[in-house]
Parts: sequence; structure tokens; C-alpha cells
Amino acid sequence: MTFDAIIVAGGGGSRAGEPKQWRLLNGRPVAWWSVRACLDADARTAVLVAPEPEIERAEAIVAGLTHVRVVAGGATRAASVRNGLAALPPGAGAVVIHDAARPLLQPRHLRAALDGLDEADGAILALPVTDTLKRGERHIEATAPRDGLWRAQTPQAFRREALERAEAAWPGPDAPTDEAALLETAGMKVALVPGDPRLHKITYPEDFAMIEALASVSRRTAVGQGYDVHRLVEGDGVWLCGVRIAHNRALLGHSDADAGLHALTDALLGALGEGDIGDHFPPSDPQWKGAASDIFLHHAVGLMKARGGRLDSADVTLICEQPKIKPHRQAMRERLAQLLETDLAHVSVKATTTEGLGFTGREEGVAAQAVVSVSLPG
Ligand SMILES: Nc1ccn([C@@H]2O[C@H](COP(=O)(O)OP(=O)(O)OP(=O)(O)O)[C@@H](O)[C@H]2O)c(=O)n1
Ligand SMILES: C[C@](O)(CO)[C@H](O)COP(=O)(O)O
Repeated sequence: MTFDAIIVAGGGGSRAGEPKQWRLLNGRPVAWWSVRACLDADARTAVLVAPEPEIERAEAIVAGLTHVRVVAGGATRAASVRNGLAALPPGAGAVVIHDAARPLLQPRHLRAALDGLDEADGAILALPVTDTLKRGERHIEATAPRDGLWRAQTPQAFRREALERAEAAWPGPDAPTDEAALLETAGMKVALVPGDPRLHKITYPEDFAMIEALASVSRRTAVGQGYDVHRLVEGDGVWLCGVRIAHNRALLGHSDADAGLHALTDALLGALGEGDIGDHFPPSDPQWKGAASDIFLHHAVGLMKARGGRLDSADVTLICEQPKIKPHRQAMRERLAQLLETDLAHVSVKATTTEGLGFTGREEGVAAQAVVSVSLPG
């Protein structure tokens, strides 16, 4: 079933003491992560609802993403959801509503909520209550039975037509605290789908630390490796790891033949499961003839960033007799750190000969190997 997503980020964060949806989490604003997850799950349109005075800020945050609309929120969460619904294009069978304040959303959560619509008009992620419940102010007045009680989370998915009907039928005047309440009141069926503690909502200041801790355990490390070779021919210099080295030979290739950057690009694509450099930049395509290989690496870095990935380390080994690499190693590391948008300490360049053996030993070509480690949302 096709679906649109509404990510509500229109609150003021009074209990958190700041507009929590804009605070940085792993280098991105809290609200960005949910928009990204909805797009990764193939939402047709993701509507980000932001406080009216902060529309431009929200637009800047999602500027690099396609199929996103930003609209102004209302005085309550329910009003913000209504504004989001009004901004949806017609057509999709389902709508998913999600709190921006739950930034560890993953596509699998969205799929689980949408699957719940097979047997109901709505489906919400929820966790069974596991603590004993007490009622009272300063002292306990009663112990409340917890059987059958659930903590409602988001995402919450709805058949669009059912949500619109339930919305129109809501008696008011109070706003519901979630959209499942609209359907419950209208007598419709809403499924309970097993939730996830990682969908914890940032409500109070201490929740930021909790989310950061959950985010760090929700990440995985991906390793990628790359290998490339280019032939040495007549010429006056070579490009290696983004640095031009004067030499009495040149490297032959469709692009600038920078074996170091090619191996590194392949390593990064490998860590992301994105195929290899030839899939993205076919050698048969004339536009890459003589191209500076910087653009290949830049592209792979863009893919990594779009996934919320972070480079932890990159290690390149150049294999050749000549030219000598050591005098250029630092310049290469600096250029790679710049291209990888990371610190110098995360980048290493090494070189070795093959003791005169093989094609590198005979100075017929230069080989390069690269290994990268990337941290990705789990
Ligand atoms: N008028 C509102 C109020 C809330 N929300 C959004 O609804 C989600 C859950 O609300 P809540 O945790 O209550 O956020 P705030 O309203 O920002 O917090 P507070 O109630 O502490 O002010 C958040 O992503 C929040 O941005 C919204 O879009 N519009
Ligand atoms: C919708 C919700 O996330 C379900 O738990 C929650 O009700 C929103 O937070 P609020 O504090 O009630 O606005």
C-alpha cells in the first residue's frame, strides 16, 4: 500500500526546556532523522510540520531531501497533524503519523505499522506496561491494574479515508493526544503492534542522554574494501590519492586514473552495499573521460551521509616502486580528510613495493588497496 508520512515537529519543547526537534543528534537535527527514515521506507511524500516562526529553519534542514514538504503547525499536536493532513497530495491509501521527538525511527517500524492495516483501519506501535502502576499525589491512594495496558508510541498508521472520517467525527472540544484516539472514538478498529524501546520520546531534558545512549547502541559498523590497478605509460606525472606527483610516467585510465581514490571509493561503496564505482560511473560514459576522481569519492561520501553514516577510519595502501610515496603522504592524507569530510586522524596512507616482483615490481602499473570503517544507523 502506498503511504504518505506526517512528521510532527511543531511543538515548543516546554518540558525539555528547548525546541528539542532541532537539537543535534549524531550531527543532524533530531527531526531530520524521522524524515529520512520515512523516505528510506519509500513514503510517497513526507510532510514535516514545524512551528510557524521556524518554517525557514525546517526548510533548510530538509533542503537536500526530495519529496518533502514543510508546513506550519498549530497550537496543539492534533492541530499540527490536521495541518499536515491538509498538505498531503491526494491518492495514497495510507498515512503514517510520527513524532519528530522520537528520532530513532527505522523503516522497519514504519513497515510494521503499515502491515497492521491488513486487519484494521489503524495500527500503532505500543509497548505493554511493565511497571506496577500507582495512583496518588504525594502518597499512594491505590494500585491500578496494569493488565491490558499499553504505552502508545508512534509511528501510527491509518487508512487515509478512515482517518479523515474519524477526524471529522471527533466531538471535541479537547484535542486527542494521538490519532488512534480519533478512530477509537469513532468505533473503528486500531491494531496494537509490538513497539520498540528505541522509539523513546524526548520529553524532559534527561531524555536527550537516553536517546544518545540508545542511538549509540542502535548503530552498526560496516567495513568495506577496495582494490584498483592502473597501467603506467609515457607521461609527466601521476594523480594518487588526490595529489599530483611529477614523474616520468603517467597512469592510464578513462578518468585521471587515480588508483588510490578509486580503491577508496569502492571501499566506501562496499561498506554501504552500493555496488562498485563502475555501477555509478560507467567507463563507457564519455562524461567521465579525463574526470578528476575527486567526484567519484564525493559521490560515495554523499551516499554515506544521506544514510546518516559517519566515517570512522580509512586506510589506503599504494603499491608501486616509483614514484616514491613517502614525500607526498601527508599531502595525500590531508586531501583525503578533506574529501571524506573527516579529521586527519581518521585517515591513513601507506605505501609498499613488491620487491621488484610482479607488474608493480616491473613498474608496469600502480595498485592501491583501501579499507574503510563506517558507522551506520542499525
Ligand atoms: N503544537 C504542537 C505540539 C507538539 N507537536 C509535536 O508532537 C510531538 C510530541 O509532542 P511533545 O512531546 O508534547 O512535544 P512538545 O509540544 O514540543 O513538548 P512540550 O509539551 O513539553 O512543550 C513532538 O514531535 C512535537 O514537536 C506539534 O507538532 N505541534
Ligand atoms: C502521540 C504520542 O506520542 C503517543 O504516546 C504522545 O501522546 C505525544 O506526546 P504528548 O506529550 O501527548 O503531546
